[in-house]
This record gives sequence, C-alpha cells and structure tokens, in this order.
Amino acid sequence: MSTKADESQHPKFNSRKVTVVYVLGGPGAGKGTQCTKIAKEFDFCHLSAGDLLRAEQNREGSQYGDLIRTCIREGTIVPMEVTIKLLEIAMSKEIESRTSGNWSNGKGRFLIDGFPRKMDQAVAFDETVCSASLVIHFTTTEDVMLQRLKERGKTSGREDDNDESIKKRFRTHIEQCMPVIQHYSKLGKLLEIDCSGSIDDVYELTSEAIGRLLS
Ligand SMILES: Nc1ncnc2c1ncn2[C@@H]1O[C@H](COP(=O)(O)OP(=O)(O)OP(=O)(O)O)[C@@H](O)[C@H]1O
Ligand SMILES: O=c1ccn([C@@H]2O[C@H](COP(=O)(O)O)[C@@H](O)[C@H]2O)c(=O)[nH]1
Ligand SMILES: [Mg+2]
Repeated sequence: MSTKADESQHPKFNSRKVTVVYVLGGPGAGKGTQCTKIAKEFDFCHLSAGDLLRAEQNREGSQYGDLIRTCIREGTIVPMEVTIKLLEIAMSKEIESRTSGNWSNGKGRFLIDGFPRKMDQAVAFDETVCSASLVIHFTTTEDVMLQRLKERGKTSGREDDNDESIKKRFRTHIEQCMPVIQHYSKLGKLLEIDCSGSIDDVYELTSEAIGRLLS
C-alpha cells in the first residue's frame, strides 16, 4: 500500500453525494456495537479504522505491520497517512462494488468508527477525502468502559484489551481525541449520546439521530 496522496481531486468524495458519519467515544464505549446495528438498518457501510489497521498489520508484506502493532499495544495513534489511505481505499472499493445497487451514481453512506482520533487526521480527511456530515460521540464513565473492555477481553484476543494498554488508551482519548470532539462541537456537527444504558437503549437514541440526518 502506498500512502502517496492523490492530488488530482480534493476532496475525493463530494459530501453531497457521500454521507460520512464519524463515530467517536472512549475505548469500549460501544462504537462498534452500535455501528453494526446502524449499518444493517440504514444501509451504511461500517468502516472501523482500528479493524482496517489490524488487517493491514497482519497483511503479508505490509511495511507498516510493526509500526501499527506498536501503536495499538501502546494505545497511541498511527501516523495519519496510513489510516487515511486505508479508509480511502476501503471507501473506493465499497462505492465501486455498489454502483449497480442502492448506491447508484456514486452515492454512498459511511460510518467511520473510531476515527478521527487526532486533530491532524480530522483536518486532513475532511479536506482531502470527504467532509463529515455528522459526528456522534458516545459518552460514559471510564468505569463503565473498563468493565466492558474487561468482559470483551475474555474472548476478543485483542492485544490492547489488557490493563496496561487500556490505561494508555484512556489517556490518549483524553489528550488526543477530546480536542477533535471539541472541534466538531464548534462546527455544530457534534451529537453526544450517553451510552451508559443497555445496547438497545443506546441504539434507540442512535437510530433516531441517524433517521433525522437522512430525513
Ligand atoms: N450499551 C452496552 N451495554 C453493555 N455492554 C455493551 C454495550 N455496548 C457495547 N457493549 C459491549 O462492550 C464491549 C465493547 O463494545 P465495542 O467493541 O462495541 O466498543 P468500542 O467502542 O468499539 O471499543 P474499542 O474502541 O475498543 O474498539 C463489547 O463486548 C460489547 O458487546
Ligand atoms: O484512527 C485511528 C484509529 C485507531 N488507531 C489505533 O488502533 C487502536 C484500536 O482502535 P479501536 O478503534 O479501539 O479498534 C487504537 O488504540 C489506536 O492505537 C489509530 O491509530 N488511528
Ligand atoms: Mg471498536
């Protein structure tokens, strides 16, 4: 994978045709869980930045494998060029594969889960790939997130679902991700959803917000 930017067209996707929703929240807040449900009901493509990075980490011949592994274990943010390129490739593939279906004429809907995590990523993606229409921020306490991660860690096999990595991921969330959330709040694009309740309760609030966006 080359991270060389395509400078022929900026942004690559027109936000009037391609709807992008960023889904943010601390580690274990439930972003992936809610995105899976929304994608199914509202015909969104769900792209988890973390999942794309893990797949690239495990791809034979990837020059970024070691870098990604270290960042994930340490709870730090992978340089934006890598993550943005992975997202851009995944979006292009999805649009290409759906041109004969509901997404005709290059239209599309993307839930981008766990991205942008840092200000440089937010600015670069909005400017060069596609500007987000909405930013959902799932909020709850670290205690709730910790319990969810501990439970998930029993079976997830994720290298970062351990006490040491979780502590670092919480710190990164506060130091790097919160400024991104404040940025979108100032732009009037932020919707905060309390995710302390059950999966179904949180989904009710989330699906209402997505319904409003699409109406
Ligand atoms: N509202 C909820 N109530 C109870 N458990 C939940 C809720 N939402 C998600 N979970 C569980 O919590 C764990 C973490 O959820 P999920 O993987 O969706 O979080 P995430 O925000 O994507 O985390 P990460 O940032 O680490 O990828 C999972 O085991 C999931 O089943
Ligand atoms: O934009 C991103 C998103 C994620 N990362 C790294 O991946 C891990 C895991 O992400 P999850 O969303 O929890 O699956 C995250 O802690 C970062 O290390 C990233 O660098 N950039
Ligand atoms: Mg997740």
